Amino acid sequence: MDKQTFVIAIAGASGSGKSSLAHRLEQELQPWFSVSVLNEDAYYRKQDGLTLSERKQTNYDHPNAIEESLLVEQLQELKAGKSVSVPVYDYTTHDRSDATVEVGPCQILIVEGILLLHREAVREIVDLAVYIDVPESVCLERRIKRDVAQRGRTRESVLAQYEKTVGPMYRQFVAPSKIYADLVVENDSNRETAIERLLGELRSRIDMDHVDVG
Ligand SMILES: Nc1ncnc2c1ncn2[C@@H]1O[C@H](COP(=O)(O)OP(=O)(O)O)[C@@H](O)[C@H]1O
Ligand SMILES: O=c1ccn([C@@H]2O[C@H](COP(=O)(O)O)[C@@H](O)[C@H]2O)c(=O)[nH]1
Repeated sequence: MDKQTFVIAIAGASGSGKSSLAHRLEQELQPWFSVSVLNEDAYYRKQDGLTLSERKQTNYDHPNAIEESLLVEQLQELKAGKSVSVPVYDYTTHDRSDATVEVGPCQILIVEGILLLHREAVREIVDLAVYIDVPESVCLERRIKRDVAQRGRTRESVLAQYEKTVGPMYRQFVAPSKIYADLVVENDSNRETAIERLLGELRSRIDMDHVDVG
C-alpha cells in the first residue's frame, strides 16, 4: 500500500471537547510526526448575501450548512499529500471571511466537527473515526461558557439556539452517527482521562507503518 496521510476524524456534540482533544492529540503526536488539525466549521457556507440578523437565524447544525464538496475535496487533496487553502470562519459575524489559511502536506491529519461521521463521503476518506461521547446537559453547560467567552453570545441566545436547532439536530444527525465510529471516547470527566484513552487506543489501532515517516 502506498504511504499516505493518515486521517483521524473526531466527531461528537458541540461542547463535547472535540477541538480541545484534537489539539492535545496534535501536541502528543508532534514530536514524532508532522500533524495538522482541520475544523469542519471552516467550511460553513459564505453568507454575504444575508443580513446579520438573517445570518443569526441560519440552522448551523444541519448537514447542509457546510459546503461538503469543498470539505471533501480538501480532505482528499491533503490525504494525497497536497497543500490546500482552508477558508476561515468567523462565529461573531456568522460568515466566512475573505482570508484563507494554507495547510501543507502532513503525515497525520486530524479533522474535527459535529457532523463528520454523518457524511458518507468523509467516512470514505477517514482512516480512524472517533466519536466523543458526553451527556447533552454537560455539552450545553460547556457551550454556554465557551460561546459567551469566545463567540460573542449571551447565555439566553445560546439557550434559545440550543432549543431551536442545536439540540434537535444533535438528536437527528450527530448522536446517530456514533455507529460509524471505530472508537468511542467518553469525555465528561478529567480531560487527561480522555486523551490517555485516545492515545492508548491509537497506539494499538493505528498501523504506523502506513504513515510515511520518511
Ligand atoms: N473534559 C473536559 N472537562 C471540562 N471542560 C472541558 C473538557 N473538554 C473540553 N472542555 C471545555 O469545554 C468547552 C468546549 O470544548 P471544545 O473543545 O471547544 O468542544 P467542541 O469542539 O466539541 O465544541 C471548552 O471551553 C473546553 O475548554
Ligand atoms: O455562525 C455559527 C456557526 C456555527 N455555530 C455553532 O457551532 C457549532 C459547531 O462548532 P463546535 O466547535 O463543535 O461547537 C454548531 O453546533 C453551531 O450551532 C454557531 O452557533 N454560529
